[in-house]
Amino acid sequence: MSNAAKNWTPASWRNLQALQQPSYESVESVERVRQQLSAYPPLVFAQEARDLRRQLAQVAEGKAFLLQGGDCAESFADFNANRIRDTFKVLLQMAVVLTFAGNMPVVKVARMAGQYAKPRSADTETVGGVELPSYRGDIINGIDFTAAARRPDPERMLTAYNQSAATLNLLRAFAQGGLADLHQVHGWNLSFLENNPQRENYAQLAERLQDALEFMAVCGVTSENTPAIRETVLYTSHEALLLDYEQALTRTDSLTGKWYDCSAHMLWIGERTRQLDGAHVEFLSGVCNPIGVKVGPGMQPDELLRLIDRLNPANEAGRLTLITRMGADQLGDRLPPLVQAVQREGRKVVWSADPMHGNTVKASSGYKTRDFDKILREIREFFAVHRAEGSHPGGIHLEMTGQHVTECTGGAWKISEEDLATCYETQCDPRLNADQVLELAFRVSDWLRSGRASS
Ligand SMILES: O=C[C@H](O)[C@H](O)COP(=O)(O)O
Ligand SMILES: C=C(OP(=O)(O)O)C(=O)O
Ligand SMILES: [Mn+2]
Repeated sequence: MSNAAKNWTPASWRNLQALQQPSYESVESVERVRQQLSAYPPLVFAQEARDLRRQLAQVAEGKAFLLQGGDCAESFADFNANRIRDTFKVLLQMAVVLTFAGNMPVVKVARMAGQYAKPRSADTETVGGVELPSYRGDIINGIDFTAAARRPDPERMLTAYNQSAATLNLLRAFAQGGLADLHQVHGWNLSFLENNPQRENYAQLAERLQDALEFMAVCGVTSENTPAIRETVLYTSHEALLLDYEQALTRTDSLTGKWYDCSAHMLWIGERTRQLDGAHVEFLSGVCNPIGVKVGPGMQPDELLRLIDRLNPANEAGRLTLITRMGADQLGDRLPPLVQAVQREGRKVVWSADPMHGNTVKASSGYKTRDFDKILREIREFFAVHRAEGSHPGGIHLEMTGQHVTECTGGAWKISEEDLATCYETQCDPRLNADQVLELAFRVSDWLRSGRASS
């Protein structure tokens, strides 16, 4: 499972150009924070990252489906148990729908417990004639539009570490402590889904699940004797953008002697930092976690193959997930040549669809938004292309929340551009709300099950 070139070290990225990094005022304070973080315990255990790799290998082979989702950017200010619980629940509800209705095991990966660094299109933001550095995520600077808040502060890396640790702790407790017991799904339906337009669909599915559980209980398979019914595993992930932080959390695994970035189970490289000769590709090429790379509409087949070979030279299934984010209008043209090249060259990858980042628009009110129908259309076309090419549409990657926000237009509640102001809370990009993601899960499960993408 080694991916590292001979001269790779956790610091070798420093010899290359690292885009989207903050300009800290004091090099000494960054170094001090880095030293401190390097001495802290890892957030995840390498063996867990290997387990996820094995499960992603099943996805690459067409035997499972990847569900990855969470906030665009986690927030220091909105850090509380209810938010973590609600995102956890909605991810699990989606997973139940996809597993049961889609008839496919679902690998669950949260964009949580570390998703704090944001790449930005512009370095500065101007409001009322005042120009300040852009907000780059809470691990780097503050969201308030003041010069003090926007100054990059390395101490924020310590807060991000602590908040990630607390979030992960609660996620593990929810996953193993009973909240994820399949018998609970019925209860969630009653309280959490009040007013949800998918309530009826979900209630029917929960009834069928209940029947299945009762049948299994009669056969002697219960929560008490079967962890698979009582517990779940939710892995964590984030964009490996802030390399000082990622380097500090990179450790050798005592069991295998290999390097792992222990800030999360899975890390990905963003669309803006995936240059073949860049620092981010160098850094992630050497850690043994499962990794992802975003693939935008400008990616060429040759470039993709070179990137795959750089990041997964041993061509191991489960190591690399290609997260396409082309936009609903472009995917039908851009994706087929990439899938054909990967198929022709026999590269083993997971293909996942991010239907969010290629479909962002600015509403007349100024809010960034994304339309539910366009999001669905990108996923539907993603399925159609993969089916046509004989390749597995392996997963979806969503910006979503368990809160009832109004950030993306459309869905069963028909959120309009005028409604966006009602509850627009995101730190960066617009997220699907709890109702919208559940509706989406039902649609995707139909496509998964039918093997067709015609509706
Ligand atoms: O989450 C992704 C990026 O950080 C985000 O889409 C960038 O948004 P911007 O174009 O407003 O900078
Ligand atoms: C920055 C992101 O996406 P991309 O790199 O695809 O723009 C993201 O996933 O938040
Ligand atoms: Mn985003």
